[in-house]
Amino acid sequence: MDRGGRRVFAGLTFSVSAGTALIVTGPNGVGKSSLLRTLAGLVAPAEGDLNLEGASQPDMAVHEHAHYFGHQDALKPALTALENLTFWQSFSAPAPSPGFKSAVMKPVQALEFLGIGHTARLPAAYLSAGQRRRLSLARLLITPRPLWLMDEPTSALDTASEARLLDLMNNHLSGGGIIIAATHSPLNLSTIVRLHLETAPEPMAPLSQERDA
Ligand SMILES: Nc1ncnc2c1ncn2[C@@H]1O[C@H](COP(=O)(O)OP(=O)(O)OP(=O)(O)O)[C@@H](O)[C@H]1O
Repeated sequence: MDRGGRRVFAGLTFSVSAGTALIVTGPNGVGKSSLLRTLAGLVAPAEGDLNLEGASQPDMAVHEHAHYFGHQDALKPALTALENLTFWQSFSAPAPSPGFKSAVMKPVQALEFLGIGHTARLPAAYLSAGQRRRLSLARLLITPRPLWLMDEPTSALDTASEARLLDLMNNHLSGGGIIIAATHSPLNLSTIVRLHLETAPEPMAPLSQERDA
């Protein structure tokens, strides 16, 4: 994986099973966000392959089976909260997978579920940071996709919203979904494997993967 012409990491191999969250940790700048952005199809890998085994539509790229919940909220500020979600619903095609079950919500339901139903008619620009974060999160609930790529998913959320997010993440796992999350904070999820990226002298970073009991 290269950023700005520099090799950030190399030789990275990992796999994640259905119903499992891969928690990516490591110091600032080691490449956690870059890894997620690569999986999300936003950055091309310098070399290597990404595969999603068992997908019902294997011709679709990994990122087409994924939702990316990154640092930026991916909202159009002039559109209302509801218009943003309606846009995302038409923009992101469902990616059904055998063994993956997801309770899909309508945009209004997703807003209500995340406690921001009252913002439906407000331009996204008027929402607070935490409300925007929840609106961005609502995108994951309106289109079923088995892979959730989440970069510091709890940032800007209050305690209640964080608890709801963890419930959502655990529901996604129990429905056979997969989560790959970069975080500096512990996440109370049901089934976790860990990938720790370590800073190393140029040109590459070593890595380790271990499973929680
Ligand atoms: N668009 C870019 N152009 C050039 N270099 C970049 C770009 N994006 C990231 N980098 C570099 O890639 C490296 C990895 O950055 P990345 O954001 O993936 O790290 P991180 O592990 O997520 O860090 P943090 O914990 O601070 O969020 C850093 O050295 C960063 O400066």
